[in-house]
Amino acid sequence: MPDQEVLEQLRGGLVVSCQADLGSPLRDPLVISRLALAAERGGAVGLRIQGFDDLRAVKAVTALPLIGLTKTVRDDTEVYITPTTAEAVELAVLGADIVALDATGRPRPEPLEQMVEAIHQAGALVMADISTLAEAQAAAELGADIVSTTLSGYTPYSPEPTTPDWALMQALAAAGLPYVAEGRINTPADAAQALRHGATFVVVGTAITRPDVVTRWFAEALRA
Ligand SMILES: CC(=O)N[C@H](C=O)[C@@H](O)[C@H](O)[C@H](O)COP(=O)(O)O
Repeated sequence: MPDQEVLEQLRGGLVVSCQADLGSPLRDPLVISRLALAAERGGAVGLRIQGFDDLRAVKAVTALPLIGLTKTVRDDTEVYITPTTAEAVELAVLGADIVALDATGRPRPEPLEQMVEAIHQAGALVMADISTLAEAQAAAELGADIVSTTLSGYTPYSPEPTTPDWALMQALAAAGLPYVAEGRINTPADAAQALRHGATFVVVGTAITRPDVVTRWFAEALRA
């Protein structure tokens, strides 16, 4: 079983997700590594990084703890965050301290239990990206080291809020499940609120590293 120490390093802090979507002008490992350094300079205690090339590039410039994932769109499943064991193990081999994967209840290409075991054997911890309390409980039972509210609003059966999913955070805290607050945390006040709700740490992506999306928030406000 890998050391849980990295969770202590992240406790109470901000993890910045540095990802560029398909078509984004920022989709370049060098650019992502610079975003990561900017996040570190601003006080991030960890980084969430998508894809092998970006992970390699970021690992080369920082010693911060890294959460690795892949986003792989497949024909046979809706699950796209690190859908297979091979991808998960490669992320660990490339230096991800924590591997994030889809742990929703949707049909998946490979059993979650098998993936958790393989990631642990490869020396990394498992972050289970979930959308409901039941999914969080199932992932914890299968050995996930931490769950994250990442996929709330992104499964057909979870609410589609425009805010962070405070209700899910409250339910996780009440169930005594250690969790990460992630998804639509778009202001410093929301991030602080998430910690007050009991989150172990907070992940912010879009509001910090997707300037195209943030620009759209402003541009649309001017047109409203
Ligand atoms: C649903 C999904 O695929 N989420 C992804 C997971 O890695 C990322 O696109 C998000 O940016 C990340 O979860 C952080 O959330 P936000 O960008 O809202 O701060």
